[in-house]
Amino acid sequence: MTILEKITAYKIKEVSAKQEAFPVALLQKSNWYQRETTSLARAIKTSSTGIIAEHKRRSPSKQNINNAVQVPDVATGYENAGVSGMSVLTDTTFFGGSIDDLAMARTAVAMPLLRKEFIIDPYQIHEAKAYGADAILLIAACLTVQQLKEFSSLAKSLQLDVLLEVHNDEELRKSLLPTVDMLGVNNRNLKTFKTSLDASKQLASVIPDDFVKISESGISTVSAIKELKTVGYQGFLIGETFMKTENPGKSAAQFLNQLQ
Ligand SMILES: O=C(O)c1ccccc1NCC(=O)[C@H](O)[C@H](O)COP(=O)(O)O
Repeated sequence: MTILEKITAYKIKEVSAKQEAFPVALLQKSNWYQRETTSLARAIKTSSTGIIAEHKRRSPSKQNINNAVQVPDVATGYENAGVSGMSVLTDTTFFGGSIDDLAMARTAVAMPLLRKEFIIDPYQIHEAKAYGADAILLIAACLTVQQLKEFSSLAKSLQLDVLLEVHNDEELRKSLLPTVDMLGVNNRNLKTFKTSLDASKQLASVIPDDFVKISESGISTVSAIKELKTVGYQGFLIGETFMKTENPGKSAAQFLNQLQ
């Protein structure tokens, strides 16, 4: 079983329990469900740096990244650093995050927030909106074309931007949908957990220019960003590089200073 198969199998049970405890009709009554969102895709297009900085406590490939920092401090630090948006990992079992992390970030900052989750059910999209997200992640490897169409259309109807993540050419081909705003190439091989920017470089030329191109994972240097920009990437999702430091916001600020 791959890590994605393990995670999605767990998510099916998790979402079913959540739906019973707190149905969509209740999510729809929350204040943020009616909130006017801020487009992450637009923020990236209009920025000179395009950094999406992530809140990440741990992951299947790194057991302990940072448990000491508080979400509001990380969010405020990232916003002050001038990133284009923040990604909040909301999975608890594999990443130590929580949907409440998203709400805490929303309360602390105005910049666009991406709900980083393994979405396998429309419920999680309603939940993203209710907890203050501006954008959601969909992972091509976890979903059929029909689900990609249905989930991205639902997100757009809730004013949420869609970042669709692919790992290879085959996944990319099923992802070129008009309801997708950003196409992300994940540099992490989910079998070995090794990261290589070659994944982004190889797919760059086959992603049509109508999508905002995002390179995800394993980015740790300013020179990597400069290289990825030359092949067409506009957005860069960075987690561990910032989160492994004592002060992720300060680390993001130093990174952005070198980039500008
Ligand atoms: O990070 C992992 O180990 C991981 C394992 C399995 C599925 C997803 C995983 N990561 C999610 C992400 O996409 C990253 O958190 C994100 O791209 C940032 O990556 P990094 O900058 O390398 O922390």
